[in-house]
Amino acid sequence: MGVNDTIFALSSGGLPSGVAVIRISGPGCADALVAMVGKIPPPRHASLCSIRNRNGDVLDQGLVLFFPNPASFTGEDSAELHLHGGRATVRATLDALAAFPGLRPAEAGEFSRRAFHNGKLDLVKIEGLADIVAAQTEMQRRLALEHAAGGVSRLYDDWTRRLTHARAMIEAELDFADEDDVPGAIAQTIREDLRAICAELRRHLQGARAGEIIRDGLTVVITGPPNVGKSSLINYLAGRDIAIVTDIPGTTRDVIAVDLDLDGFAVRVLDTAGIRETAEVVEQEGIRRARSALASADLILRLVDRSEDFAAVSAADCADRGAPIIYIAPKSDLDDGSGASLGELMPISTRTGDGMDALLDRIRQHLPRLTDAAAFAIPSRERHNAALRTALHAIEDALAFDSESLELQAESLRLAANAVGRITGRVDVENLLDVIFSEFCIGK
Ligand SMILES: Nc1nc2c(c(=O)[nH]1)N(C=O)[C@@H](CNc1ccc(C(=O)N[C@@H](CCC(=O)O)C(=O)O)cc1)CN2
Ligand SMILES: Nc1nc2c(ncn2[C@@H]2O[C@H](COP(=O)(O)OP(=O)(O)OP(=O)(O)O)[C@@H](O)[C@H]2O)c(=O)[nH]1
Ligand SMILES: [Mg+2]
Repeated sequence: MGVNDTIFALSSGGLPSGVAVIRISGPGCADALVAMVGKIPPPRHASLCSIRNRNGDVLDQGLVLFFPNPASFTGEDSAELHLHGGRATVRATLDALAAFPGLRPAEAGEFSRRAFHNGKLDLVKIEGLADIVAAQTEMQRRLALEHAAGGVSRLYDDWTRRLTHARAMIEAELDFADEDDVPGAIAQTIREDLRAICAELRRHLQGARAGEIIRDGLTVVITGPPNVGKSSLINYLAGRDIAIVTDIPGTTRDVIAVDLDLDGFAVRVLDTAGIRETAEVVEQEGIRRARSALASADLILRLVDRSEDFAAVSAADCADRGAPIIYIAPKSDLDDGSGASLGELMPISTRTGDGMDALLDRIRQHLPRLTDAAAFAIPSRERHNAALRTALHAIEDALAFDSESLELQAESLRLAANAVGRITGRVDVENLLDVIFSEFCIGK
């Protein structure tokens, strides 16, 4: 799709709404404004205007804004039409825009793509922006904002800059080893900074798990034998009757999901089929799905029936070494006090609510603890983690080469800087020359 096209879209979401915002971006913006509102409103000021189609019919009275390039979200000439949010009003205005030559509806993410191409936003900020729009919980919002606002890009840009600088120093030593202008004893300070970067990268990567749990949510899977009370538990946690509960073993077959907000964290709870030997084909498929849900769990709630041998159950789970497991003794309201010791089993009752606060507290222990705003400067995507690990290993390689192997060191540092540069989408190797020339007076 041509970047010379002028694109437009309804940016404000579902209709009807109080106000609807149509965004326009591209070189045809100003002409479209002149045709539709009779003028180009003063830059970045909301002007109340009559908005007309090409026949001169008034479609709506709305607030119109013009953002001349480059000072706009996309970096191009942009405009906004703030209309009344009725379906027909918006439709008529979109139709009027489509009738201009060179104007077409925007594709998904196309405004942000243009912002990236015009150097307004790097990839991490763009991803953060997408996460802001998708954020459902307070922690997702904070994580997304930290990325969109540039807190994380600053870190990555700083590492890229330092890696490029280190490489420039080594290349300079290679190329100009016999000239007096280039300091010879740079190796030690470079090595120190590379070690510092490694430590910073490792610390940053330690936040990857928290970032993943915040963005994707903590997946909690309820499991146990048939009829033990799994569906009753998900209904209790959801606060509604989402899963069918009967006293017939083998009731649940499909995996049923509920999204909870626990202290601002997204927690996805899955109810699954009770696991047992069965010849019934539908139930077998349910059990297969239950097992695959278990494989994706971050945390397992294992409901233990009083007929089960707990020692054998936990021994089998230990051998599994999957996600952490909370063992639960359900239906505590039926306990007459004569039962065996519960040991590490948590008693709960979905009838009386007994033990539920304690269970939620146990689940909370598996959520990340983030104390201040800076704690949200953590990786949020596997794409970032993979690149950061690549960079870390490349720097470790560079440090492992002896001082004779300057070419190999430089090459490892080039790989490291490229890996970090790819996260933000600005791998700028051209910088290298600038750094050399600014640090040393070569060609004086
Ligand atoms: N009406 C409206 N509200 C909105 C947006 C929008 O596009 N329109 N945004 C859309 O995401 C967010 C705000 N983000 C924006 C980011 C940059 C610029 C902008 O004009 N940037 C120029 C000038 C900066 C300045 O004057 O300080 C620039 O970067 O050059 C505008 C909105 C949220 N609210
Ligand atoms: N007294 C008591 N009965 C409960 C409690 N929780 C569940 N039950 C009963 O136990 C029976 C089975 O409950 P479900 O929640 O359907 O059990 P399940 O583990 O989902 O069973 P399957 O889907 O067949 O694997 C139902 O009759 C529930 O009413 C509880 O806390 N106390
Ligand atoms: Mg069930």
